[in-house]
Amino acid sequence: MKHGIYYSYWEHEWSAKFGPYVEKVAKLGFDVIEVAAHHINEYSDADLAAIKQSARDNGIILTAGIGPSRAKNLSSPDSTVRAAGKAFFEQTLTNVAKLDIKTIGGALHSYWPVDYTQPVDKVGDRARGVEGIYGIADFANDLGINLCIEVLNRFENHVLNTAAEGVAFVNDVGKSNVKVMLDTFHMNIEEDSFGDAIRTAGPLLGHFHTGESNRRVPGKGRIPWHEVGLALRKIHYTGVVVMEPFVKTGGTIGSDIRVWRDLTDGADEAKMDEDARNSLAFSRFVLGG
Ligand SMILES: O=C(CO)[C@@H](O)[C@H](O)[C@H](O)CO
Ligand SMILES: [Mn+2]
Repeated sequence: MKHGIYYSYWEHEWSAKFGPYVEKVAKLGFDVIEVAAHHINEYSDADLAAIKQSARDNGIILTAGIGPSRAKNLSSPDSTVRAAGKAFFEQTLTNVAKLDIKTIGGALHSYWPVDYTQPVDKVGDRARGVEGIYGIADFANDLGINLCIEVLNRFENHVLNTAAEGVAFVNDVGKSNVKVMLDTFHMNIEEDSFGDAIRTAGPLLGHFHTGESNRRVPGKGRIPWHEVGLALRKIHYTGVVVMEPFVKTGGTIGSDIRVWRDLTDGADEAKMDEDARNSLAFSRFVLGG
């Protein structure tokens, strides 16, 4: 098991440059950095080559996260939007592959966060989502990339809220590089049991996010980490565990994640780093790896 952190822990915008964080997370002892793919198409080939080299030099593996915008929604009822989504993903995956990234996770099958002022068509969105993911799966596979479909809580997305729904979706897609992704923050809201949810995903679990119930770093709250660790061991999970803490207010990240109070306890960057380092030690101890 490898351990990583989403660089957005330190940032306010998904568009923030992720290159400088490769060295930082290596120094903190992580194996992996997760970067936001939302704006990767704005990076030049030279930028991407430099980041790839920095990852090699620092012994860091990259993974990618994305919350597709409404205009790039693979499950939209509007065929023009679905086509735009497909084109966006093909360009994004092509650039993601330039960083040797093998895993991209998030609400790839939909958009994020969902606008609930509009009527919800779960059945239709799910069916179009299966088709949309099926339609980009081989393209991703040819680049060696797994598409990890994140199960989110009801307030952020309606298509997949439980591990069981995630498994059924992935089975309907039926492509070996399309996997289920779970996140302890969302599981805490939706699942009856953390252990059962992880065991339900079993061999289909392709990526795993961790965070407390208020998205502080793992170890600061009341997620049953021992149960989570036992279940990950039980299914012989050998993938990446990426902590995804969101503790800062402000910017698009603060607003998308609904961070309306400072959860850093006034931490400066050095204290933020120390919290990440301590949480990594906690995660390795309790989850393994
Ligand atoms: O858990 C979440 C959101 O609550 C994330 O994984 C998100 O979908 C993605 O990271 C956006 O970049
Ligand atoms: Mn997540």
